[in-house]
Amino acid sequence: MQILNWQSLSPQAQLAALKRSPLIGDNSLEQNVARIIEAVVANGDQALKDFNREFDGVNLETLKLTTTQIEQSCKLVPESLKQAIAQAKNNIERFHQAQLQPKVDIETQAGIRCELRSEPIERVGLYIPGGTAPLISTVLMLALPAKIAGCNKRVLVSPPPINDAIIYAANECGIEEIYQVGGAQAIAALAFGTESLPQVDKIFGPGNRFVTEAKRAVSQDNRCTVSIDMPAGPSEVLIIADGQANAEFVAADLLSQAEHGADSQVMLVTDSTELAEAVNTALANQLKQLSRTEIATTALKSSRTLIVDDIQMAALVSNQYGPEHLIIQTKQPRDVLRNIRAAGSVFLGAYTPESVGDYASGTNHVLPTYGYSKTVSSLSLADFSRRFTVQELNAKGLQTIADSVMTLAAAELLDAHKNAIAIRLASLSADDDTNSGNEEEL
Ligand SMILES: NC(=O)c1ccc[n+]([C@@H]2O[C@H](COP(=O)([O-])OP(=O)(O)OC[C@H]3O[C@@H](n4cnc5c(N)ncnc54)[C@H](O)[C@@H]3O)[C@@H](O)[C@H]2O)c1
Ligand SMILES: N[C@H](CO)Cc1c[nH]c[nH+]1
Ligand SMILES: [Zn+2]
Repeated sequence: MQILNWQSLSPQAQLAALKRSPLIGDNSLEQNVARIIEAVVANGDQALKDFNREFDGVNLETLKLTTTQIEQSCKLVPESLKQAIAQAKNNIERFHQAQLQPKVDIETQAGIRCELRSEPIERVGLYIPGGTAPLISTVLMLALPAKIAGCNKRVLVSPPPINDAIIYAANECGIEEIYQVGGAQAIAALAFGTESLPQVDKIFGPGNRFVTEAKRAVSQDNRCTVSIDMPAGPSEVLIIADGQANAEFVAADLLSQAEHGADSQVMLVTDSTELAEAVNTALANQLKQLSRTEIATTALKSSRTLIVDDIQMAALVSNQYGPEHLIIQTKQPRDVLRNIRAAGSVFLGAYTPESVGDYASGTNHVLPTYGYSKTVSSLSLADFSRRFTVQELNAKGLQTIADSVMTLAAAELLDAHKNAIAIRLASLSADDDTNSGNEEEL
């Protein structure tokens, strides 16, 4: 990886050093994806079948998997993989169950009751990447919280042919509707519906740059009202490491994300030039042993090592970058954590490789990329429901805040707002003798 001395760079060069892969900023991406979306809107299932052939080389008559197909796939999954899925499922379930929030129901003042309630999103679409690697673990990351949250209709899509273990994991998580379609076309189908794919209310899941751009585009298309979880694009990792870090561990973690895609990016920020050089040597050795050498090599070309004066400076650089994953391999990682302001998921210490969060520790691996970790949260149970408020006042409660509301309404020059209070005050004072309902329990 290219080694740059952070402090010696001009402010513009520092910005350039933190830029994502040039593949992501490719001008033709938006147009290509728009073309795919329009084809799906115009031609429905036929367009999906055509794109399956064009992008995935698969000819399918039917997009939805039948119960028999699901049963057959489940039988083909080896026992050892079933057991690994079971352990990961258990941890992910536990971590997401623990996120269930108690209801908020309080009196802000006597006679004024305010509630915060939560309802599951009715129809959710779950995108499971499968272009270059079958992301079995993503099924658990999406389908488990969707089930725990209580989403009624849970539709899964993935590029064809869908890997048996993806189908098994989906079945284990209670998914009944599985469609063999991926890429931007799958996102368009979930947003607009086709003859065989149902329209959904919210689309979840990570994907390559085509998938991520399609999610952005449909969420801003006023022909439909679909929401999305977040921009969860090509994987990224930034590692903060000091001189005592194990260069082999650091290199292995960098490669674990570089192997995701040519458009992935990995960054090392360190105060040790010796470590930076040792990591480059380890990268070269480990790279040769990988099956996805070509993908990882391309990703490494737009990846960088930044040398900083000290580790606290490394935290500032990381905050500016806003990584999807942040690994801290320093002597006292929690001291560094205190200064972290932006990261999708953080991995502390030498024995917490990012792979554990990808698969089985329990945290969710669907995370914001492109620097959005500065403002967007990692996927959690709350994303699968919508929150809304309820309020109820008795007469006494209304009388207590009437003056403030009328004063504010007058200041905003909104007479009708003020009148909605005044008209009730007048009715209450007419009733005053009987004082009916004034102290009614809420
Ligand atoms: N941020 C996260 O939370 C997160 C989590 C897991 C995975 N990921 C990322 O998901 C991605 C998975 O990528 P993938 O490619 O393996 O699978 P994918 O399922 O995201 O994409 C495959 C699909 O892309 C489409 N496609 C491929 N080339 C195309 C082209 N030239 N034009 C139009 N469409 C094209 C095809 O339809 C294909 O089916 C990786 O980038 C990985 O890093 C991110
Ligand atoms: N690292 C990915 C998130 O960026 C998640 C993943 C799934 N499988 C392997 N890795
Ligand atoms: Zn990964």
